[in-house]
Amino acid sequence: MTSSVSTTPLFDKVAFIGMGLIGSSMARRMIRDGLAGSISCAVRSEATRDRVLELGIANYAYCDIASAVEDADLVMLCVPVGVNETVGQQLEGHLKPGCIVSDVGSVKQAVIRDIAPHLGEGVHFVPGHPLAGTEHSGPDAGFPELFEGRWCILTPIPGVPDAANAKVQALWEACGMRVECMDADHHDRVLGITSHLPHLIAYTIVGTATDLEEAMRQEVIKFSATGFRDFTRIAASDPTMWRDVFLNNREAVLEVLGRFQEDLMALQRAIRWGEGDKLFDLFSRTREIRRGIVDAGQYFTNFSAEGEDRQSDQKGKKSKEVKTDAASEPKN
Ligand SMILES: NC(=O)c1ccc[n+]([C@@H]2O[C@H](COP(=O)([O-])OP(=O)(O)OC[C@H]3O[C@@H](n4cnc5c(N)ncnc54)[C@H](O)[C@@H]3O)[C@@H](O)[C@H]2O)c1
Ligand SMILES: O=C(O)C(=O)C[C@]1(C(=O)O)C=C[C@@H](O)C=C1
Repeated sequence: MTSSVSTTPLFDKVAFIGMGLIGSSMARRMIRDGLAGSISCAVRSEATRDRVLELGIANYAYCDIASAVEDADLVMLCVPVGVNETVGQQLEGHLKPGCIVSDVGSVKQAVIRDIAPHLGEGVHFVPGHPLAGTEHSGPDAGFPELFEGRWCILTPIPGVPDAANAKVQALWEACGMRVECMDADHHDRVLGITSHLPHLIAYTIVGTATDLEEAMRQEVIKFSATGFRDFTRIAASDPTMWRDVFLNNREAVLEVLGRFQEDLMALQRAIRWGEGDKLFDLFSRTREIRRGIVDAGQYFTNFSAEGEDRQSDQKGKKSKEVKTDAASEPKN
């Protein structure tokens, strides 16, 4: 799928709060396809502000949010969902009437709770979530094709003008995405199972495997086969982002985790009692599901059974030198 390059920008002045993987990928796409008249951003560390300007992914980089959003037509929040309340407070009183505020957060009810009360009369909030990403973070990790052929979910708020929702939808479509709308509550339950639980499982498996005694740990690393390697990619995802996701989608994750634990116990029992039919039936059913997903993926340009994470691997290699040490919560 290719998107047409815009001749008139969709938004005159765009401000990004947070220029990590998602913010910088959007900025790159908007610059590449002429979707924004100008781009400013709020970035906390001086080093990252310099880097953003050096990369040419913003025209202006500020340390404070108020300066970045002055006169903005679109403010795009691209920060971990745990800082939204603080960011909301810093937006208060600085947005012009008619400004659209949108976001990319992986959970939606908490974002609406934390941001909406801070936006004044005449400012329109359109929460969104592009279902595209990698395990890398920071401004060097972004690339303009990240969103190509993937889904974006919008969770429109009652009372917000259709025109504002439509403009954000048009932006994501111009970034190459297919857009669907749903309630924030439904979004959080769906993503709880399709995205949040898989990450929790990956973090657990890699944690368990590497908590083994030293000799065994060395072998896990040395002989890590493709299945385990796939889990390690997911388990390398940003710790701040994922801590915030779990703390802000607590109920949906706990509910699905309960179901998962029951199913895991049933499998444990089937193995213990040699119930091969049960194992075979489940594994046959899940194989069909995978095949269905791969078939559907033929509509995607960057998705194939063999090379789903090829893009993320390439970006990892390119951005190795400048990758931040996420475990220490970088102030970029
Ligand atoms: N990474 C993914 O796969 C993915 C996919 C879809 C959506 N998301 C969502 O996108 C958002 C951003 O994720 P990312 O992957 O781009 O993360 P990232 O770590 O690459 O970037 C986050 C940016 O936010 C900045 N930031 C953190 N706290 C801040 C604060 N208090 N004030 C201002 N800036 C602050 C960081 O310095 C960094 O530049 C998250 O809400 C995440 O849930 C991520
Ligand atoms: O490919 C990856 O690295 C991702 O995990 C991307 C992924 C996901 O599919 O779960 C992660 C979190 C987001 O909110 C959206 C997308």
